[in-house]
Amino acid sequence: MTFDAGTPAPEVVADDHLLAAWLAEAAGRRLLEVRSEGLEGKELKDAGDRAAHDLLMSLLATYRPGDAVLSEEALESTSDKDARLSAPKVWIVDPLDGTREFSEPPRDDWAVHVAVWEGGTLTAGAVAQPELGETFNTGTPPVVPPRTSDKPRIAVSRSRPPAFVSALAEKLDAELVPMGSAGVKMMSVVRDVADAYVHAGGQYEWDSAAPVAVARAAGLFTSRVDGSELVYNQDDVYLPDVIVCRPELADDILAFIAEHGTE
Ligand SMILES: Nc1ncnc2c1ncn2[C@@H]1O[C@H](COP(=O)(O)O)[C@@H](OP(=O)(O)O)[C@H]1O
Ligand SMILES: [Mg+2]
Repeated sequence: MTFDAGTPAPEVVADDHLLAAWLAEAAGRRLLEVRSEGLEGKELKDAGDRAAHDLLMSLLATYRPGDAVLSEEALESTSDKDARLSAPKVWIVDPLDGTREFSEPPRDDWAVHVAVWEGGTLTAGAVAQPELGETFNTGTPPVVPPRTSDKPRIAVSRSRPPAFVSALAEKLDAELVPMGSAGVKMMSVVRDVADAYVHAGGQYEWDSAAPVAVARAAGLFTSRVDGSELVYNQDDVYLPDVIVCRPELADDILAFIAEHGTE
C-alpha cells in the first residue's frame, strides 16, 4: 500500500501554523495506517517511528526545502548540526511521541509533534492526537475550558513518574493522572483533563517543543522547573524538565520545587 498524504492548499503551504498542523495530521493518518497492519510490540514501535519520520522528512523537503529539521528519529551528523545551529528556521519534530503507548492498541495516548523555531523562539506548533481525531495547533489556538476539578490534577508519565511529583501532589492536595506521551500530557492541560504537567529527569527538545508552543498559544504557563525559560535549537538538545500548567498554579509549583528540588 502506498500512503498518499494528499496536497496541502496554497494557503496552508504559505503559513507555518497551518503547515505544521497539516504535517502533524498527515503523519497521524500514516500512523493509524501502520497501526492497522497487524504488527505488535517492538516491530510496531519501530514501524511507527520510521514511517512517521520518513513521511515528515519527505514532506518538509517538498514544502520547506530551505529549512533545517531536528527530528527524534534522525541521526544528526556534525554538518547537520552546524546547519541547524546557523539556520534562521528549524522544524523540531517528534514523529511519534508515546511510542510505548502506540504499541499498545487501543490506547490513544500517543501523538505527533511538529514545531517551528525561528530567530530564537518557538513561532508555531501542532500536536496531533490521531485516535482522538484532534490536532491542537497555534494557527487556531485551543481555548482552555474553565477548570472542572476543585482538586488540582497533575499529569505524569505512566511508565516512569518522577518521585518528587508525588510529594508535590501531596503538598498541593492534588491527584496524579498517569498517561503516556509528553505531548498528550501537555494537551491534557489544554483540554481540562489535567491542570498541570511537571516533569524532570530526562527529555529532549522534540518531546516538548510543539506542545509547549500550543500550550503557550492557549495561554498556559510554561517554563523549566527552576522557572527559567525553555530554550530550543541548542547544541545539546537534551532538555530534561518542563512545567506546563494553568497560570494560577505556577507559583505554588515553582515554590515547592525551589524548596525541595526534583531529586
Ligand atoms: N527520563 C527520560 N529520559 C529521556 N526521555 C524521556 C524521559 N522521560 C520521558 N522521556 C520521553 O518523553 C516522552 C514521554 O514519556 P512518558 O510517556 O514516559 O512521559 C517519550 O518520548 P518518545 O515516546 O518519543 O520516546 C520519552 O522517551
Ligand atoms: Mg517523544
